[in-house]
Amino acid sequence: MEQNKIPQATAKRLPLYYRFLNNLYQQGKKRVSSKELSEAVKVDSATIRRDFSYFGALGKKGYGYNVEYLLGFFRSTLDQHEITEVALIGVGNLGTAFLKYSFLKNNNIRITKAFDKDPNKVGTEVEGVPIYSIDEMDKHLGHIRVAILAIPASEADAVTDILVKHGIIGILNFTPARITVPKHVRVHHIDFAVELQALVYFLKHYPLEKDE
Ligand SMILES: NC(=O)c1ccc[n+]([C@@H]2O[C@H](COP(=O)([O-])OP(=O)(O)OC[C@H]3O[C@@H](n4cnc5c(N)ncnc54)[C@H](O)[C@@H]3O)[C@@H](O)[C@H]2O)c1
Repeated sequence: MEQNKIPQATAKRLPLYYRFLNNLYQQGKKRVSSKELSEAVKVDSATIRRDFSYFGALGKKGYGYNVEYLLGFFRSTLDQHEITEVALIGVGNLGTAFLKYSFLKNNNIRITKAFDKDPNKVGTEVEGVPIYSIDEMDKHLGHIRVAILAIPASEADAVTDILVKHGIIGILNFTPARITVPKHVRVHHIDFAVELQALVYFLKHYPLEKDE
């Protein structure tokens, strides 16, 4: 399948669909209607049908979608049949919380190595994940290509350079810094403060109506 033909907005919703279908599958459900799917993932059914249409027609009128088939389909599309290892950079408040959150539950992405510069943390483990020195990335990063950045903003540029030098091509950036990377590196920024501000703005300027 040519993944690059899927619109980015669709690609971003795939993990949502995957998580819900996986739950249904665990509960032994055989099929799901687009209405159920739509209510659960809070995406309107027209969008769901359009998203799914990029992969060929997967549902049948009056039957809905076959959960097992769809799950298998998304698993291979999202590369869930193989484990993706991720490195965590910065084992502070936020980084420790990530290590304590079980990524294992519903998908195959795992933080397997962490890096920090604090000598008190280097050489220890959190939830079984070893913490290495950022200065020894060449020895320990291995084949990992994705990193989570959870260090102070002031360190973000210098550390990003180190990551890129060691072959990282995907960065989930939790620092408020807008890092500069070469073209082949994809950065996704996550900022709780910005998201909260946006939510409050929307509540004020675009209040939703209550159900009857
Ligand atoms: N995106 C969000 O919504 C959100 C929420 C909370 C915090 N943050 C941001 O996440 C980052 C981490 O926050 P925190 O509260 O966990 O901070 P923290 O001070 O508790 O932890 C930072 C960790 O990074 C390590 N570190 C510092 N410089 C380093 C370097 N050059 N190489 C490797 N490790 C280094 C420190 O030793 C420490 O363990 C900050 O940039 C903060 O602003 C973002």
